[in-house]
Amino acid sequence: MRASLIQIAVDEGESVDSRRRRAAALVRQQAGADLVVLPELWTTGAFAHDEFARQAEPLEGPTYEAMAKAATDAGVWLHAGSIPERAEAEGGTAGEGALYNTSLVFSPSGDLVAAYRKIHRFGFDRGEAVLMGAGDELVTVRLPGLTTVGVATCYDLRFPELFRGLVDAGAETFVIPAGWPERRRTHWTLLAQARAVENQAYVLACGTAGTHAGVAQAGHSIVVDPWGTVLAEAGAGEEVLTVEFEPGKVAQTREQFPALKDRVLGVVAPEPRHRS
Ligand SMILES: NC(=O)CCC(=O)C(=O)O
Repeated sequence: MRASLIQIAVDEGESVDSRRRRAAALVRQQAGADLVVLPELWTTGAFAHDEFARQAEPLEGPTYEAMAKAATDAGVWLHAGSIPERAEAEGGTAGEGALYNTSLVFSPSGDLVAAYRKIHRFGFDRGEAVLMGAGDELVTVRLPGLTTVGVATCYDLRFPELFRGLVDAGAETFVIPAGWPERRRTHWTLLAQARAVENQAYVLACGTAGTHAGVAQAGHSIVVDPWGTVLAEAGAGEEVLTVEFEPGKVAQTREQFPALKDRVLGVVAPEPRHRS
């Protein structure tokens, strides 16, 4: 299976329309790949909080249109990264008009096969954490003859229970668009490897390059195999990271080193003991 991760640069000097056209052209150039991945919130930048509401779009808005066409033209499965979605009707935890950080996945014929609203919002009591609603559904996508993808977004990478849920739902390959800052790059690499090793799954994590809202992005998109080996890693700048991998290695690893079968579920903490 061949995947191309488009680590696009998000810089303030470029308009959203221009970046959307560039992203579509980059997707088209990946014809021949099986799966193409774009990063988190690449229209605005993950830290451009003031832009979220301004650039928010309905699920089937301009980014959807451009990406559906690009997937069709290239004939690839496309994880188009995420958009600031403005909910049109009721849905999610925050209701109509709310914003979500929503990932879109298209088939090679341009059909939207999955939308994932990011569950863990970053910022503690600021930024995305207060501006966007939280998703509440795990999403997996079967790519027939290739692999089953489990979808997560950026900060989700810090929450291993989400990935276990995706494994239970059949995921073999995690696809993680991100807008991860340079100053926590060591966490990014470590967490990508940890999620791969503990779940015996491939990790395809696609970040952004450039600097927006004063936050230098890490880049360093990374592909890790189910044994934790880094198959490919990008540099800091805009780059397309292309990698060939063997999806069958997931079942093989889980069979040869069956640690997932040793999970003990339902362990609870004991009541605290009080001495009188
Ligand atoms: N966009 C994000 O979710 C950023 C996450 C991050 O910076 C971190 O987990 O560290």
